[in-house]
Amino acid sequence: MDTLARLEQVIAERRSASPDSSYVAKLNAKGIEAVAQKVGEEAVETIIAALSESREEVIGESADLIFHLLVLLQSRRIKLSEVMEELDRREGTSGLEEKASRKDN
Ligand SMILES: N=c1c2ncn([C@@H]3O[C@H](COP(=O)(O)OP(=O)(O)OP(=O)(O)O)[C@@H](O)[C@H]3O)c2ncn1[C@@H]1O[C@H](COP(=O)(O)O)[C@@H](O)[C@H]1O
Repeated sequence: MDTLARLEQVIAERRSASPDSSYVAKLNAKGIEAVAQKVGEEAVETIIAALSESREEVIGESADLIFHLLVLLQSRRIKLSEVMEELDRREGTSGLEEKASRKDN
């Protein structure tokens, strides 16, 4: 099992833990708005790191962002495999074609 799949499983297990002992449980207890806000904050921190901080900072903020995105997906009951399937679907298609097909929809 790869890192993201393992992390997805850990996040699922920790949802029902005590908020006193688990960051995932504590964040989920605050509701999807708080989870979504956290994804936004981590995205901004990643952008700032990419523009003005060290490689290590960019790596750390990217890890925070990916982790919180997995928490968000789980709170919407979306499996990581569904996102991977969407990425697989796009494979071999130019990003520009993908953009054009989105405009058509
Ligand atoms: N990968 C992570 C992970 N990455 C980041 N974080 C937490 O995300 C938070 C990042 O938020 P910030 O940088 O904004 O720091 P903060 O000010 O402390 O955050 P807030 O108080 O605003 O929420 C920190 O509290 C980190 O500890 C994580 N917490 C948990 N995990 C994984 O999730 C597993 C389960 O964790 P628990 O639910 O705590 O058992 C762990 O074993 C890890 O594998």
